[in-house]
Amino acid sequence: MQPARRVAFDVIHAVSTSDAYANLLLPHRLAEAKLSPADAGLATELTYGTLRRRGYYDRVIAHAAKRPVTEIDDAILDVLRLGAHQLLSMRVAGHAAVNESVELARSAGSRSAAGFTNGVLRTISRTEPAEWERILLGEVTNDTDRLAVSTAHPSWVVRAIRQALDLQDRGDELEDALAADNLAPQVNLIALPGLADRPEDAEPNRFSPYGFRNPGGDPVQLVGTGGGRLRVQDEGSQLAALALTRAVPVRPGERWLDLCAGPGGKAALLAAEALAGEARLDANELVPARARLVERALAGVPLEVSVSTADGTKLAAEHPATYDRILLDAPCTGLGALRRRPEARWRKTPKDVSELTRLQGSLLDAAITALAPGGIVAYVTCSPHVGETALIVESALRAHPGMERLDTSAVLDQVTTEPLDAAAPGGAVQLWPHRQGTDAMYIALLRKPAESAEPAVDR
Ligand SMILES: C[S@@+](CC[C@H](N)C(=O)[O-])C[C@H]1O[C@@H](n2cnc3c(N)ncnc32)[C@H](O)[C@@H]1O
Repeated sequence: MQPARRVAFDVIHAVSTSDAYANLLLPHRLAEAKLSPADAGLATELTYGTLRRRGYYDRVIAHAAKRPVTEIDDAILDVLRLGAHQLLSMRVAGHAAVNESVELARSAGSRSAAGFTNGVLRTISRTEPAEWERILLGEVTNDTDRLAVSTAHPSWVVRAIRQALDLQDRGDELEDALAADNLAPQVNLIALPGLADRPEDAEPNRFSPYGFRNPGGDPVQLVGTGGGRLRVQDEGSQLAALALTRAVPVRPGERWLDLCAGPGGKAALLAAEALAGEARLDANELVPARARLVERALAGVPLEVSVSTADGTKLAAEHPATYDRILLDAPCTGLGALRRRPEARWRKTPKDVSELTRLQGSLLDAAITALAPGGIVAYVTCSPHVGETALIVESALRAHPGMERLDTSAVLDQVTTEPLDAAAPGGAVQLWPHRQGTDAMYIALLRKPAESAEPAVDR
């Protein structure tokens, strides 16, 4: 059996059965298997492609197997998904895809499982991919479900993205936004301001003055030679940190807090900016292992940063009216980074949204309490879900009536090399993969009144 298919199957199966994350597990498995670069590329395409379009393949498999996928053994279902991806999206020769899948089924299951796999995949291969799509689309009755099928998203995610785009009057971009989730992002880097320069052959980012791509070279090698000052970072994340540090001029001695800092990408940029402006930075991260990643991320910046491991909802109340700037990069569903986390769309549920929104609301409340008079908080998510973005901010403003919204879009217009054209209601910014090529980050800047005696209103 081709080693690339074996690796892909192992990762896909670990994702379905033990909650593994493909973007973390796959690099380990590729290294263990010592695959050639070509085979590693193939294993990546097989893994990511199968996981992204899993819901679509499940519909096809249910047709071909004439039974719901819930009645198929877990391991055999994963073999079928991997086979369906090769037949429907990669145009691998039918006999190769079927034969290798039968081998996998034999090693993962039994003789009867191999026969079943053979039958189902042969049925799938006898119908053209475009015809399969026509069959599945013939079963749906509304536009949301049509897009859910054609772009391989759960319907609730399609509705969430539609709502977020509608808020920006961009509802007609829904199909483009969903299609962008299915394209692999290019690796993007940052040269920390004041500490490193972009390499000469780098391709500068469109918007971030410190961001670049390294089309010719190996980004991992480049990062290894950069002493912690050249880092992999999405352009949207760079802009989120810069929105906070550039919102108003920095006064020496300001106190800054990164409330949810792990794994530390934005903390490193904040630290470089704090160093340049003679500000002090504290970082906090609930999960100790992730706090250690923050310490590692900060290693390239010659600034002393204390890294704590408190629950951010409590830490902020212990330091009332203390910080001049707070970054709240909140834990979220990650619906704005689906192109990086291929399994995420099928794993997340609307229940996750309601649990996270409670936490996001408490963290923003706490951050506002911890702001010094005149201080600024940047509320950031890598999700465009309105429940995690605009509604959290509105609720915080109702609870803290003195807080003022800043025009985040105008702040970033002073930072970016090209206009972002990303204004969202209430002065916020909503970025999109299909528009800016970044993750779909939401960024809202809020300022506390200069002389605030304002008590928080109970919610
Ligand atoms: C979106 S990530 C932050 C990403 C980070 N700013 C970066 O750029 O690398 C959110 C982080 O919040 C942490 N977190 C979750 N609940 C928290 C809490 N109650 N207090 C502090 N941190 C929390 C998560 O462990 C996660 O590392």
